[in-house]
Amino acid sequence: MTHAKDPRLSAEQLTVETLSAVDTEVAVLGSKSYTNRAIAIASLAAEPTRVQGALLSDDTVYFSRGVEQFGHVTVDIDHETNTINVTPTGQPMRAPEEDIFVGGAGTPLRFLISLAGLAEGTTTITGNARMQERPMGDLLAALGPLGVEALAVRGNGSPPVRVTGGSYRGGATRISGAVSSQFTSSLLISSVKAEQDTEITIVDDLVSKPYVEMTLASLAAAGIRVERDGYTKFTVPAGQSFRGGEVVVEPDASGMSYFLAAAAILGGRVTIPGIGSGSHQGDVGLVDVLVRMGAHADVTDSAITLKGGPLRGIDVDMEAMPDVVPTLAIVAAFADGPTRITNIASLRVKECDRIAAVTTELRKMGIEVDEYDDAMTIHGGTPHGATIDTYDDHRIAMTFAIAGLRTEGVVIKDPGCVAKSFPTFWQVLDTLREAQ
Ligand SMILES: O=C(O)C1=C[C@@H](OP(=O)(O)O)[C@@H](O)[C@H](O)C1
Ligand SMILES: C=C(OP(=O)(O)O)C(=O)O
Repeated sequence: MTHAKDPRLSAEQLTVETLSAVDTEVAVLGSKSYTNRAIAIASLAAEPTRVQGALLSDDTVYFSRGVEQFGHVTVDIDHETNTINVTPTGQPMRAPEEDIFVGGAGTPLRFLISLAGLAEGTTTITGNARMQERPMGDLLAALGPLGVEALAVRGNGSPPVRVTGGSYRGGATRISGAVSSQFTSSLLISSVKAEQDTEITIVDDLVSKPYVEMTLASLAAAGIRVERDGYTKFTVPAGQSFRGGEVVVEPDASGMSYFLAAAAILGGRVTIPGIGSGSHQGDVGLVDVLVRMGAHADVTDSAITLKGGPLRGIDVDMEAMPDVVPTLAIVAAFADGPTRITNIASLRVKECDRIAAVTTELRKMGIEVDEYDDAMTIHGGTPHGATIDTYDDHRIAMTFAIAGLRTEGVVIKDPGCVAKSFPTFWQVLDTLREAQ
């Protein structure tokens, strides 16, 4: 599925051309996570919602089509204006006869599992081959005590999953925080429509905490109150109504990371307008990490500017920002000394095993990497060109494209996989070249 008329999205491979220092402003597409939250929340509102600045990409289009299959809303996507309009049809939520297919969209699949708990009947949700390996078991188990029967069809905790809804009672449940924060976010959103109050106890330390903050911020913006005890217990009072209306999505911090990395390794400066110090997106934290490595930053409430400088390796815990670990790894490959990236076990269950992928591909470029179960150490040096396998993983493609701006001979296989979260990535990368 592609949305932009960029022939590179269907190319077998693409050679990245090198650049010298950059000095430009880059317009990044809307946040994937906020767009997904807006779609889920809008689908439960009694009034229409207009989501502006939305990310229109494979993931958000799959999610929109998936939500529509319940029959209670229509979701119109306007590619000209980057707007998603969600309108109630007046019909109740009903399990669709056809399976819901979401490709490789993890967050949408996890959100749809709990949403299906609100739909009368049995919904089957599935995705592509990698999606059928990604973990859902904790979420399926947590729905049981709330009155929703949810199971993995093959009994392996992964999609396809079958959810029998219509009796989302609420009450008390427990969920592990160790594998994915998306389980907690999913429960928080759908439990608003449970018959009774829902108390969600998080067992094990919660990973990717900023994403739960984003969920709570999106819920609050829709008029929903959630009580909390840190990251250990959330109570969602029943009987609340989601507000519709206008939602404005800020630029995507993970998408931004590639252009900050470009400034860090090429020198010069890149400014990203529309996102700043007030953002709840955890991936904005990469700015501080790059500053610790030697870059300079100017963060206001409406823009982020990153300026390159001599880079040195650091030790950094990246549990709160898993999606920008590949980006950081690339910057580390050009830094002086080792960079130890810790607490990143969740990377092994993303679109690919990202610890293994980054290790393998950086080694191809002549960079020494020590790989651990939940960490990696990148020994900075002078990477050389290589043909990069991207494992159908948008972040591996975008990350190594940035290395190719500095290193001759970087060839990215399957450049179209960026369409998962950033279908205009190659066009936006062109704007760096045009600005030289
Ligand atoms: O809730 C979200 O929007 C997301 C949560 C994160 O997943 P985990 O909580 O599984 O780390 C992140 O990797 C993903 O891209 C988006
Ligand atoms: C992990 C990601 O997405 P998801 O879990 O939503 O598939 C990502 O976009 O990097």
